[in-house]
Amino acid sequence: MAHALTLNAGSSSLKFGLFDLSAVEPSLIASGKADRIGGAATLTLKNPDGVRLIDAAPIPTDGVVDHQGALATALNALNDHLPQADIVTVGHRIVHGGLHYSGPALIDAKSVEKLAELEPFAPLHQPHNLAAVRAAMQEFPQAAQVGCFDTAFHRDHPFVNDVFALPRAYYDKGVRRYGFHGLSYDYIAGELARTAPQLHAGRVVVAHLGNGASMCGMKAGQSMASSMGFSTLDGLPMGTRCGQIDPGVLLYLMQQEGLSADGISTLLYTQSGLLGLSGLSNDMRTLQSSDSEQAQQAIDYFTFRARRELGGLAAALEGLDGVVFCGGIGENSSLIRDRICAGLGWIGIEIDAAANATNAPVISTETAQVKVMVIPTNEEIVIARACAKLTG
Ligand SMILES: Nc1ncnc2c1ncn2[C@@H]1O[C@H](COP(=O)(O)OP(=O)(O)O)[C@@H](O)[C@H]1O
Ligand SMILES: CC(=O)OP(=O)(O)O
Ligand SMILES: [Mg+2]
Repeated sequence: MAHALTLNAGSSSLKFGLFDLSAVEPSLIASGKADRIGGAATLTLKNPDGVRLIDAAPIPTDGVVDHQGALATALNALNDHLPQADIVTVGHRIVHGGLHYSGPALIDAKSVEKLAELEPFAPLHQPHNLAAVRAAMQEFPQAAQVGCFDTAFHRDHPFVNDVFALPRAYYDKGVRRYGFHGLSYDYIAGELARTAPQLHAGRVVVAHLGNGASMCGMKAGQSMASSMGFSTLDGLPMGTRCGQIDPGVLLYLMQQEGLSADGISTLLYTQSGLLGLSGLSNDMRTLQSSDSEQAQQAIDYFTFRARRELGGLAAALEGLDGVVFCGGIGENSSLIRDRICAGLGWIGIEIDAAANATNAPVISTETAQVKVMVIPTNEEIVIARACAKLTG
């Protein structure tokens, strides 16, 4: 029986899934997550019903667990629990596909070398994504490696959302708004088509709110505009990333504060966002349960910018039929959804408090003009489907 292994390496986590490829739609056999890589890392492995085969077990190490170590532990766990697995394909979430990729593709050592040139534009992800590809090539030399790119979903968005107002030569060199979280948006578009076809055909803003956060304006399931741009920094404030910022601030940091490019990169990617504003944590759960004023201000800023972005995207779509929340915050935090939606009555958004409190699939009132939904995203199944399509 042929299996696909899916790998989704984030900044501090590694999500993985094992799928059976024998039917048209891949079916999940086991999924897992290595959490808090770089710190006290743990591993969880679940069967398709959510039963935990391994429950947040500490990953043993002499020092700090890195992505390589996490992957080795994940593979050992899979081997212990599912020794019969026959992995013929390994599918990878690769955050940046640059200009070249507008869909999933088979990749080899040469493609990995080209994709490594994009590491400076997604430093929290791309190096880990590619490290996972290299490790998988070693571990499964006979398996096909499939790259699934976060940027691909947005490649056909309109020129006005692809360009910066810089001299043309930069656009030609690839200085463009790429947009990210494309595997998640692809999944949500598919779920809308399946469960709410009328909404799918209309104008929808999807808010992927996790440790990384972005919004995408879709028309008929196609990306028209997104809040993330050239790098994974733009748009909404995130766990540790600043989101939209006046470029004049960067000039000031360089010219007056004497920060180097590396210093600015560290500041904007790892010390800003919710962490920078709260001085406490990048984790929304921690902020929500804190009574520190700075933590509350970080939440205020997050929800204010999200509401502003939502209004902007509605204008870009020339109207709004639906909103979908997904990602760790979008799927689980009724408070944040409520705070974002409050004050959006003028655009037709009206939240049903009881439905919102239980993370129900539809959280808008029956009479609201705009349908607001919560759809748990699933980047792994999108990767598995690409594996099936390219190698099945
Ligand atoms: N019940 C919850 N309430 C508020 N925030 C939550 C809840 N569950 C998860 N989160 C937040 O979701 C974020 C992580 O989202 P996730 O999509 O898993 O991250 P990543 O972008 O790393 O894939 C964290 O800020 C976490 O605090
Ligand atoms: C692109 C991005 O920010 O991804 P994540 O949400 O996984 O950090
Ligand atoms: Mg994520």
